[in-house]
Amino acid sequence: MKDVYLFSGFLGSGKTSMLTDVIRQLKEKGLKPAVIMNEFGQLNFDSQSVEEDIPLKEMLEGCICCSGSEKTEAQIQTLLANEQFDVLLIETTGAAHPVEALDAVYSPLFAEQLNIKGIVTVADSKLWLDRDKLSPQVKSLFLEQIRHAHLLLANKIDLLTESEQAKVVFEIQNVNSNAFILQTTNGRVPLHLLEKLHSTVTNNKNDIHSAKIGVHLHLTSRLVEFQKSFTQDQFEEWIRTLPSTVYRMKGYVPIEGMKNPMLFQYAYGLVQWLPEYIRMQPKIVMIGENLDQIQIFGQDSQ
Ligand SMILES: Nc1nc2c(ncn2[C@@H]2O[C@H](COP(=O)(O)OP(=O)(O)OP(=O)(O)O)[C@@H](O)[C@H]2O)c(=O)[nH]1
Repeated sequence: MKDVYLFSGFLGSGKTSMLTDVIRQLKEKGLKPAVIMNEFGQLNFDSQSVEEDIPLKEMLEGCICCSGSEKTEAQIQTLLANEQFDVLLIETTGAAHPVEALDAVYSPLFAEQLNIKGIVTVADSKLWLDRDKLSPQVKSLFLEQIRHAHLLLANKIDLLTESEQAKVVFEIQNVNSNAFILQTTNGRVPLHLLEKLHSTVTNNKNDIHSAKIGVHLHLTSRLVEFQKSFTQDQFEEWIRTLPSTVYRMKGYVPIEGMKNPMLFQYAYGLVQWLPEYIRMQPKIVMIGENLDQIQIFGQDSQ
């Protein structure tokens, strides 16, 4: 049997960071992972963080739950038929309900081959403190992702004071008293904590159907292409003008004086820039609500 872990957590909470670190630990232990990644948006940005020797299936513009559990089923079948691996890691989009995503991996086709260990949810601790600023649907999804986890990571703890850290753990534990909570930075979770999970989910299949929230979020994604370069300051100034309903941005931005577009990440007001050694297309994907009304920096209004 191959162990299967589902990585859940809202947009930008640290799932890909956790995934790359878990892959590293599995490899160190001599285990071979396979990965299924689901991106909400048109850029396969995160898959670039998975090394080439790892079997990878991606689903773009997907939400593992709504765009079809059949697709996930097909991806798992292809992996099982064509690849040698020991552990399957599935990163859901930040817009997926974890239990619906879990439902998608249950199939009589491979029930004998997969040992579904559980849902690991990465919660952005800073977002937790600001959760009342989220729209009701998004807040509800954020809570559901926490509520249904078998293991919880209170991530980005480096951005909080000690008293805030204690408050987050206490409050999150109140939402889900069954899961073990680990305070993390960059989603670093020791492998033995994942391995300790007891495949509890297989016993609760009936709960899974009743737990569906049935609310569909009005999240959209928008692909933005840049024709000219900016300074980092100009770009960040534009970001500060964006409404709080822009939850996530990632991609490559052309910056004056830099040979290649820079790797750019944004989650809840926090910006991260990294130089990129390969010439990537100057494009970012934005994820949020009411994105069509946003004026893109450097582009004339239409
Ligand atoms: N300060 C801080 N930043 C973090 C931490 N973990 C992740 N980040 C940053 O947060 C951003 C999003 O991290 P990802 O790992 O890509 O998050 P994700 O959940 O995979 O994002 P989506 O796939 O868009 O849902 C990146 O810029 C990370 O470098 C952390 O513990 N502390």
